This record gives sequence, structure tokens and C-alpha cells, in this order.
Amino acid sequence: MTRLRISEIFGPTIQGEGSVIGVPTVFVRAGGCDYRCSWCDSLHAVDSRYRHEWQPMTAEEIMGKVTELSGGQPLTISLSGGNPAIQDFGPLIRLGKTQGYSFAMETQGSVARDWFCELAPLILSPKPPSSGETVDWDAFDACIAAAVETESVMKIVIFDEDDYTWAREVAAGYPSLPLYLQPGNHTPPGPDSDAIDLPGIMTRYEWLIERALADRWFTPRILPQLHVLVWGNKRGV
Ligand SMILES: C[S@@+](CC[C@H](N)C(=O)[O-])C[C@H]1O[C@@H](n2cnc3c(N)ncnc32)[C@H](O)[C@@H]1O
Ligand SMILES: Nc1nc2[nH]cc(C(=O)O)c2c(=O)[nH]1
Ligand code: SF4
Ligand SMILES: [Mg+2]
Repeated sequence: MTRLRISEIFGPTIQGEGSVIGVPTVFVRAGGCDYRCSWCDSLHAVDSRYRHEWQPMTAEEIMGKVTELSGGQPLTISLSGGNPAIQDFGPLIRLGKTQGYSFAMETQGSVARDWFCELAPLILSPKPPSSGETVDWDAFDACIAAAVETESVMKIVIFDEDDYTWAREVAAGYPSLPLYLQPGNHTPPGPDSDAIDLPGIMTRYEWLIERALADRWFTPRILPQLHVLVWGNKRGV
């Protein structure tokens, strides 16, 4: 039986980011990522030093844990990671749907899967220059193409002026994707630290709002990471 590498399953909590912000959800976080963003806030699901925490789980085991957490009430399950697209989440999504659950997924858009069409929504977060990663736009386009008849949205993290300029160019190339801009969160060293630089986040958020409005750029929604404002960088919320 196929097993998925799972870093953590937690909730119910609220979705803290992007188009489904505020919606109650249970998170299923996959272990492993094909990227190494300089500012990744989920290193415990990326860095192989945390591999010992990742559990191989069947779709049935995952749904069992989600059902326990949700009290058996179907809700939206948020798949994140790491990059969930490097594993086959198709069987889990199909099983969960038979039980009334729906699935949203966060991915950077580097690997396309035919099961993206089962998501609602597919949240694509291409990485700006400050991440140190380079986007493969053919792979990104393949992700959009795979999400036939489902909603895809784009969420870009912005730390600085370079990222902002990049986001404007990228957005111009994808006029039909609803766009969300999110100020970057400089996580203090050590993935086990809950501490955040709240003044830094708020300064970047205010700067980002003012920057976009001064440009008369009115299409994106500009949102902070709500869960970070409430709980800091605490894991499992
Ligand atoms: C941890 S990632 C996992 C999913 C996938 N690998 C991705 O990057 O989209 C989930 C979301 O958090 C965002 N993110 C990661 N680190 C961040 C940070 N330091 N500040 C703000 N957003 C961050 C990512 O851009 C992505 O939208
Ligand atoms: N509450 C909450 N909302 C989130 N939205 C995206 C998250 C992620 O790490 O992928 C996340 C997370 O870890 N917690
Ligand atoms: S792609 Fe996502 S999970 Fe992977 S390193 Fe970047 S932010 Fe972290
Ligand atoms: Mg997070």
C-alpha cells in the first residue's frame, strides 16, 4: 500500500493565508521539498534533518487522524508542506471526498499532477528573487493546465523592492489568476522558535500596501499571515 511522508497533521485551526483566509481547516503537511527557500517558515517539513519526524501514512490513516481532529465533521483539508506535489496525494483526495471533505493545496508550482483538478482551490506560490530559487515557468504553466475546471490562485510573498517589481511582472503575465500578496516573515533562526519580528512584519505589510496603492495597482489582495499575527511561528496552528 502506498504511503505518504507526513510531517504533521494539525487543527482544526483557521487558514491564515490567501484566498481562503479565516476558513476553519485541518492541515496535512507533507514532508520533503524540491526547493530550499532562504526564508522558508516550514523548514521542519523541508530539511532532511527533520526526516525522523516524518511518518509514512496511508490515505486511510491520514483520514482517520483528520476525522479525529474534526470530530467527524467534514471541512476543508489544507495540504501543504514541503511540496505536497512531489508525492501522489490523488488517492487521499479521492478518499476524503467520498467522506464529504474538500481539499485546498499550497504548492510553489514546480511539479504538476493530474489530481490538481480535484482541488478547491489550488494555491500557487511562485518564489520571488529573495527566496534564492528560480521559477521554471513551463512547470508552473503545467500546474495551471492540470487544474482544469478548478479554481487556481496565485500568492506571492514579498520581502523587498526587487520582489515587488518581480511580482508586478509575473502578475502581468497571468491576468486571469486571482492574486494575493503576502509580506514576508523573517523567521528567527531555529525552526523550533515561536518568536516573530512583529514590528518587522507590520512595517513590511504597511510598506507593501502603500507601494501597491501608490502604483494604482488595485488588482491584488494584500494580506498578512493571520495565523502568525495570532500565534507567532508556533507549529501546529
Ligand atoms: C511553507 S509553504 C509550503 C507549500 C509550498 N512549498 C509553497 O511554498 O507554496 C506555504 C506558504 O508559506 C509561504 N511562506 C513560506 N515562508 C514564508 C515566510 N517566511 N514569510 C511569508 N510566507 C512564507 C509560501 O510562499 C507558501 O505560500
Ligand atoms: N493557520 C495556518 N495557516 C496557514 N496557511 C498556510 C500555512 C502553511 O504553512 O502552508 C499555514 C499554517 O501553517 N497555519
Ligand atoms: S517551496 Fe515552500 S516549503 Fe519549499 S522551501 Fe520554499 S517555502 Fe519552504
Ligand atoms: Mg506556514
